[in-house]
Amino acid sequence: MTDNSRRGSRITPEEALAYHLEPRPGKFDVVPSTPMTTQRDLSLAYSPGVAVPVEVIAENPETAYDYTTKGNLVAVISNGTAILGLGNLGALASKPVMEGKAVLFKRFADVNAIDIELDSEDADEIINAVRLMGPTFGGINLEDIKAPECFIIEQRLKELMDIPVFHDDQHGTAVICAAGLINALELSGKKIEDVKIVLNGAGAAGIACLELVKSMGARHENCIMCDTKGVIYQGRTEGMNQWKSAHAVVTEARSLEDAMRGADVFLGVSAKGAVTQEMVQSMADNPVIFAMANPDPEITPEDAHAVRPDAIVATGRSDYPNQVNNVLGFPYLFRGALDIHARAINDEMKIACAEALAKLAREDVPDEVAVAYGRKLQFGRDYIIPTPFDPRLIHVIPPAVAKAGADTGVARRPIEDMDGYVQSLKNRMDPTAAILQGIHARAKQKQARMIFAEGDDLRVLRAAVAWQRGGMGQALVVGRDNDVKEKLASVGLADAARELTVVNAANSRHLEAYHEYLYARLWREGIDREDAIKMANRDRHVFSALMLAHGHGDGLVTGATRKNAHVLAELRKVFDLRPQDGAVGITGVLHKGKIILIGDTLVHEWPEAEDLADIATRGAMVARGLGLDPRVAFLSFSNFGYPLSERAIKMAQAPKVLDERGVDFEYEGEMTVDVALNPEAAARYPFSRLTGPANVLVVPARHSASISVKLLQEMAGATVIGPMLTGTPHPIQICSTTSKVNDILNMAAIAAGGLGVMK
Ligand SMILES: NC(=O)C1=CN([C@@H]2O[C@H](COP(=O)(O)OP(=O)(O)OC[C@H]3O[C@@H](n4cnc5c(N)ncnc54)[C@H](OP(=O)(O)O)[C@@H]3O)[C@@H](O)[C@H]2O)C=CC1
Ligand SMILES: CC(=O)C(=O)O
Ligand SMILES: [Mg+2]
Repeated sequence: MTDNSRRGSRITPEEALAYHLEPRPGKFDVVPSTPMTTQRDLSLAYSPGVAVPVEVIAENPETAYDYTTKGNLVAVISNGTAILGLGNLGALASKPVMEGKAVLFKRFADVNAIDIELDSEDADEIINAVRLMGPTFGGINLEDIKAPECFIIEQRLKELMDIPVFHDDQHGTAVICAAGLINALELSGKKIEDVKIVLNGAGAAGIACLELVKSMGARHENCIMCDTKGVIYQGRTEGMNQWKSAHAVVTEARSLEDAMRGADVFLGVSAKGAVTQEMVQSMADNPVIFAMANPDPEITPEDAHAVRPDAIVATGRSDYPNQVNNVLGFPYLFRGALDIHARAINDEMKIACAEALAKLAREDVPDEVAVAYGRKLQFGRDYIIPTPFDPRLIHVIPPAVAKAGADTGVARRPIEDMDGYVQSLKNRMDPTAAILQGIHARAKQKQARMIFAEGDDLRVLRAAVAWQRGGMGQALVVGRDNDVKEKLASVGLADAARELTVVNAANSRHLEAYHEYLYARLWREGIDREDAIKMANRDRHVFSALMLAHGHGDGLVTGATRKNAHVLAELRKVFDLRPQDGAVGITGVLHKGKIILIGDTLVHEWPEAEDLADIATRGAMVARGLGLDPRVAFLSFSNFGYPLSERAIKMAQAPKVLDERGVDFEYEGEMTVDVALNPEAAARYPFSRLTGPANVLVVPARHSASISVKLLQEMAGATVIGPMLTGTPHPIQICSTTSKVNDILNMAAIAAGGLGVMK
């Protein structure tokens, strides 16, 4: 578990286990989509109401797609006989991978998926078990079942079932491999019918990849397949089966080493380290190397490039460029197939998927994708295939798949309005993940030295480790050396202590400068030099702020151990963070695919009209920083002057202040929250200047801001980011005492991205 290559990915075994353990064991929950709160709900959802759809479905089975989850539910089924490249570790051990696939289905294509691990290696038993599950699901995704049983199981189930049965390791991999190969060959100036291909790993993935590559034009005699016994040549008897035999060729080559000499393309779906640098060196000019074994490739890109800088290299991993991994395929293939109530996923649908992926990689990459990835993505040797987080995948690939399915007659319900379908796919995905991804990618680009002020708190230390190991920049932890070491060791992160930079008053070379600075700021507030020295030495918030003020860090994150008000008071000793200095707290609330920003959640207790206008301006700035077009609503219990009250008048005055200032974003008020967010309610006020639902809500006072945010969090389970401190001269973010490791990391990323810094 601790081998070097996995250490090289900068993910430790402890982190991987903690990820799976917290906040609850495993990786997903099942959540109801209908209300279940009243007696009436109970009567509708269960007896007697449920009897109605039962009878309707019995009468007309097609309606199961309308009245049950069937149409958007996929089973991810494994027996654990070929878990990634780890081998046969059994059904139970495969569960983390299958849960992972289920989560990927949801995250990337909003497909509900559930993992099912079957404790059997007997093909007939598995076929029977899966067949019997048919009524439950809209599709079956077989996963990590080894060859050759997987071929028999899939073939038989396809014959028996009237829903798509898709072995991901075969066809998912083949589709992505084909997409990548189309583009890699174009870049290396070679034609598929001319190239010499070596494929290592004659199992589920290998056989399917070679079949698809041949169907795209590769010549049988130009393709050599290898397995653990070496080349599969005509006449070989050892370790053979009918699927391997179909690819046996007449050749003198007997080992992978022989086969690789002069080859144009290497496709690896075998095992870690199967390819040596000598083998790569012996390949033809501009070789294409897809080392797709997981979790560790046949050869690392570094090792391949060291001997062949002209190679185009791809792996199955997310931490190198060119991730050729079936995650780019199965979510979108099933999305398209489910949306036409498909009976199968056929070859035409797979090829449509491969071609759409290849084409997407050649298109101009929108800025937000490049920003999200923190590097320029332009079709070329390091970008032959779209990246998994490309938000275009969801509305580009499923329509291609759905169209191919309809054209070839497997659709029970073809898409009639393709433009409408594309639009519905665009709206389907929750932007939360994309927004957080963007924040992190922008932060990574900055490589900030992040000051983590509360190095005595384990959550903060873990966030600092994640910062450093995630390649986000340098983590500067304010704390005591021994304490940091002990705390990290207590959670199996002893190694990490050496990687963090621990800073404190005892080891700082700048202490004198800090003292003078603080004294000069506070001497007219009744603080004498000794007090200032004590504050700087003893209070980690003050010490951290002094570091930041002197440029000894690029950003500061704190507030995980003390109340916001206390932390803000300490930071004010070093920075001007009062309302009149322009500081504002903005909180992001993400829920049901929507994001709204609420302010002021931190600084202004009881804002006047001018302050409210400042809050709106900061909110708009944060919205733009998140890639949103700001639409600000000034909220009240009244709409446009009725009923009148002192607070409502202030909320009505604030837009007038903005009128005078001539700002460049949309704003309107005062209005109630439903008018701000709900287009139907807004329609009663046709004169409103907002062109759509508001995304920045300026509330009358801090208490109403806090109440709204916490209400949304507690009652609706909304994700909350912040409060983000904005309008500050340096990036500072304040978490809360209930923050988890990930929340602290998000706040550090927000600080590093400079989202709240006064421009
Ligand atoms: N990037 C991606 O998207 C995907 C990658 N993969 C990876 O492909 C690999 C194989 O998976 P899968 O096809 O499902 O597994 P299978 O068990 O079905 O097949 C494994 C095949 O690899 C061969 N093999 C194993 N070790 C070596 C070696 N050192 N040299 C040559 N051949 C070897 C086996 O040979 P023999 O027949 O002699 O036993 C067998 O033919 C795994 O590493 C997996 O992670 C799989 C799916 C998707
Ligand atoms: C990616 C995948 O499915 C595998 O490695 O098995
Ligand atoms: Mg797999």
